[in-house]
Amino acid sequence: MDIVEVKNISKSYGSILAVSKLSFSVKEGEIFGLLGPNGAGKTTTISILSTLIKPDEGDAFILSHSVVKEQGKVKKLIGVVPQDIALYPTLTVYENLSFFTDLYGVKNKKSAIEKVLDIVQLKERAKSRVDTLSTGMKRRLNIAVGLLPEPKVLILDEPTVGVDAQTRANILESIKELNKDSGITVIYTSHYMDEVEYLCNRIAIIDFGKLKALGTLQELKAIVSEKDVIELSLEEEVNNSTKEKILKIEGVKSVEVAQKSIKIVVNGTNVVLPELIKVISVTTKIRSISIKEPDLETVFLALTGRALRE
Ligand SMILES: Nc1ncnc2c1ncn2[C@@H]1O[C@H](COP(=O)(O)OP(=O)(O)OP(=O)(O)O)[C@@H](O)[C@H]1O
Repeated sequence: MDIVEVKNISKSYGSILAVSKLSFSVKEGEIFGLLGPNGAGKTTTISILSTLIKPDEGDAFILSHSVVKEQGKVKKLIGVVPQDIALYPTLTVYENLSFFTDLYGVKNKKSAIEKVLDIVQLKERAKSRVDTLSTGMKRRLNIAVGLLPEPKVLILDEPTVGVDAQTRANILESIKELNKDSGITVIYTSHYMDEVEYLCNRIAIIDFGKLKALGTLQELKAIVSEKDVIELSLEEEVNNSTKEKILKIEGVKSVEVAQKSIKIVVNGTNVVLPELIKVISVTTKIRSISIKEPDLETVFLALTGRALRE
């Protein structure tokens, strides 16, 4: 069953079209990834889903309730974990949760707080002031706040931004466990491919507010199954005219230049490589060449012509 249906939503901020005719649906119980670079429109999309802002056109439905017309009903069905940590630093963990249980009108306050503390493994820190917690703990507490009203859909906006690798792994694990144990539907936004690869049952790739592709990891990889990524490390950065020449080589699908390295999505490495070396050697020396199997980044590169990074 589709628990979330997004139908043709658009949203502009002045002249910036943040979301453009976006449609997708999320199945009950799945972890659904919204993947896109900074500014792709992820936060705008989930702000619409969580009734914080209204779309200029289109509508979205949570368990068939319109986010435009039935805000009250929608709010009871969703939990939102914002990108920024939204906690009171001078209050303790418990006091923060207590504040939000009152705000959300959560019944059985004590057991609700204990339950979420258990899920995010912060029971031992219940009496600690928030400003004494590590960033990872704050992020987990942020998730706990989102879980307090026992939502049917938990929406997480880049919950691992600015945390170290271990904390990140920990947060991802908590989300996976939560989904497995409670069957809660999760919408997870990120610009990290490895996170959505690890977590999500299905992934929507968005760029400049538009849906570029949607499917399981296997389905998305199938889009580029015939392709390879050639990565070159160079002595010097190449200029735009060299980039244009590379794009004209037969079999080259997209080129991404980042300082002294180039990533090129190609059809038929054997045919492209000699010509590629010829074109680049005119400008600079090649330090190394590697050829990668397609992954989610290849999909993104092939669809948008840009690498998926901050
Ligand atoms: N309140 C606003 N006023 C003006 N422009 C905005 C506002 N909010 C977002 N935008 C613009 O809309 C576009 C989409 O932004 P959005 O925050 O939805 O993207 P995002 O994918 O969530 O990016 P990030 O990963 O950086 O959070 C961007 O160009 C952004 O600058």
